[in-house]
Amino acid sequence: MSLQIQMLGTGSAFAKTLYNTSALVRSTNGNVLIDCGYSTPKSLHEINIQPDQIDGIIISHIHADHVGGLEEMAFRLLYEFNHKKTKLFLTKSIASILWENTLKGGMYNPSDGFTRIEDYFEIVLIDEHMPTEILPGFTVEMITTMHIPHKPNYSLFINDQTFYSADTQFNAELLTQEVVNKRNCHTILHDCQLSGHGAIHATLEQLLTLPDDIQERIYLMHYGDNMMNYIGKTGSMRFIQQHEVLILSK
Ligand SMILES: Nc1ccn([C@@H]2O[C@@H]3COP(=O)(O)O[C@H]3[C@H]2O)c(=O)n1
Ligand SMILES: [Zn+2]
Ligand SMILES: [Zn+2]
Repeated sequence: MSLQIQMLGTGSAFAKTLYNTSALVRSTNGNVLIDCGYSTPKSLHEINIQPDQIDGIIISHIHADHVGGLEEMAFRLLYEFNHKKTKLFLTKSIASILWENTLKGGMYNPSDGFTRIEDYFEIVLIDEHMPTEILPGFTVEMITTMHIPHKPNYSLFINDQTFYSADTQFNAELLTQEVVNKRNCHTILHDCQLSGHGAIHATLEQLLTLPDDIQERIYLMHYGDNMMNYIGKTGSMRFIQQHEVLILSK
């Protein structure tokens, strides 16, 4: 079974010319989103994918550039697609805050009987650090990574071959020991803050300290509008572009 990942956006939270960093995992067995930021529905529209063609959505953390499109997805599935419920793959930590802290404000509607996240989505809880089959041939392991202290945040292993960092602080030991030495992931999609000190994201400067054989596996995402100024300055790493497709398995 072939598995592809298509970047729906590659922008940082404040990018104005790039969609939010999110991805569409495409296979013959279905389509699954990794994150759904506020500009993700527009990006999906541009590639002619309708909400009812999305079989599930995995959420890494609850910043708006990763979950801000869920309300639109839910309302369109409800009002335009006959109340089709798509699956929402969440860890318990994310499930306990996503509705109360983020979605409830716009989606709580007791007069029509919509008072819980389950009224809009089919919730599938997944355990941290446990490989979980999302679709036949597409397994995800969500591992805890550090982004904002005291807030749940996850990076993903896809089929134990691809690492998708979501938003994380730089962690050389994780990348070196776990991602490359132990699992030998051939593809690494990593967030990248192009300038500044990088309190909550990996910076380009930090990623450039990795050995060449690791850099060669890295595609940079979650970058700012000024990405063009950094072409040729990313060592053996390269920028992945909006709507670019990577074939993960044939
Ligand atoms: N301590 C923080 C917290 C947030 N931020 C900015 O807010 C954005 C939220 O989405 P993000 O993609 O995680 O990127 C964050 C920073 O740009 C930041 O720069 N420092
Ligand atoms: Zn982000
Ligand atoms: Zn974030």
